[in-house]
Amino acid sequence: MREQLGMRWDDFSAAHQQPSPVSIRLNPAKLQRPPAGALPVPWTTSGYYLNERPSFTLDPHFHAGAYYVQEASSMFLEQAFRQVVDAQKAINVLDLCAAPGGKSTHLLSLMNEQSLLVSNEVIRSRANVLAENIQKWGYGNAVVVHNDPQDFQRLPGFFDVMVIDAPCSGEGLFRKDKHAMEEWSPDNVALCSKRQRRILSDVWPALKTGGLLFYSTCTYNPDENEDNLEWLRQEHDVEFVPLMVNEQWGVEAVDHHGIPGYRFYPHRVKGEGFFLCVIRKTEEARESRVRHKNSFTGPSKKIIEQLSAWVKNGAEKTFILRHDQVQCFPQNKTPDIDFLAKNLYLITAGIVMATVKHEKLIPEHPLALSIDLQPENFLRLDVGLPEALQYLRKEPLTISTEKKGFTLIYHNDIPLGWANVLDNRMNNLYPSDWRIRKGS
Ligand SMILES: C[S@@+](CC[C@H](N)C(=O)[O-])C[C@H]1O[C@@H](n2cnc3c(N)ncnc32)[C@H](O)[C@@H]1O
Repeated sequence: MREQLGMRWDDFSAAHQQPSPVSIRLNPAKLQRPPAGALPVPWTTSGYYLNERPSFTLDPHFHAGAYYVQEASSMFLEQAFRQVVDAQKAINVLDLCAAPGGKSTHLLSLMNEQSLLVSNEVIRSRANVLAENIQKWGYGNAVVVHNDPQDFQRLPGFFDVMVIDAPCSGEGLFRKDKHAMEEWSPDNVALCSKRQRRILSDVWPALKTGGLLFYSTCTYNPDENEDNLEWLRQEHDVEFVPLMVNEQWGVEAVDHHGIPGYRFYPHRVKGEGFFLCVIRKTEEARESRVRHKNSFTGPSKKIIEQLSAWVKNGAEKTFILRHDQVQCFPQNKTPDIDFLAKNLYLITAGIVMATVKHEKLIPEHPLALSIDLQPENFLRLDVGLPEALQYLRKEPLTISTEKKGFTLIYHNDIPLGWANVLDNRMNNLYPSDWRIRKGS
């Protein structure tokens, strides 16, 4: 590191004595106004630095997917996406190493709604956290899968864009995460680099000819960055895509034998260490034959009619029945999702809307958080902060309300979830697994 930075080592080292900046990225579909005094993250349209670290756990809007707490440098993905992806086309995007969901939620805010995000995580427990964060973000054009990178070879040429935010040695996180420093060793760097090459070659066939790969890490050493891309250039026909960066951002644009990489150092930017490079696949690739099929089991006509009214543009959605639950996603992507379901391990597809019990519909939590929800079809109850926290802790609710039935609980104009108002009590339907634990 000292060698790589030369005279800038002292500045780099001094930056590690400073606290890490705290930053969030808003979900513009739910919240447009940043907190008072927050300053924008310059390479984004929705990222903001906070003056201090609040208790996110005690903010109901955090649980409602109104924003995501994300390290600022990694939000640079937005520049890559905006500068090189055709915003008009309906595309398939893969986020291969996606948990806990920072890049995936960001991609959903950047993609058009005709496009589809496939968000993958290889570690099961992390895939569940990913699914939770995607559901909180509220977009219906996302599928969460749990697969090994090599499984994507069953989908040749399926993706227009792939994001590989690779597992790495984490040198860029030393300031934020002491654990990353303890784990570091030259052997681990070598191991990470080897694993990254395996991931790249496993997933490469799934990228279309002309498709774009965004490769990123949160580490500085060239073994896990430029050297891997140099290796990719030797193995495949690729072209590297330069980005425009504003000099004032402090991002270092480095050209390594014709490979343009973007490096973030904590002494130059307000953020942690990060590396990103954009690659275009130029070699001829086989393409998946996606048939115009929908082999999912659908719910009854009556249920579809009822559920179509619960979401915006219900007529443009496909409703499917999986494990007694109805899920819905955009109709234009049905053949693609059908194809994914046949080839990958699907955790969720689109919005989980309701559970069907004896032909009755019980609305599910992800529907309450969906940006497609038609709220005027449901009862609404606005609550203050103490009641909102009581709700999010899944404690019994003692608020009195006259109208009976499934009711959306709101805090400061954003839905938090469902309650069922009965004759003499109100059932708190907040998901047990997601509740704020006692003491937090
Ligand atoms: C840097 S983190 C991803 C962070 C995520 N993109 C975000 O922005 O929130 C890397 C991810 O890769 C996953 N991973 C670990 N080993 C992997 C492997 N062999 N293949 C694919 N993914 C792997 C980890 O579980 C982890 O979730």
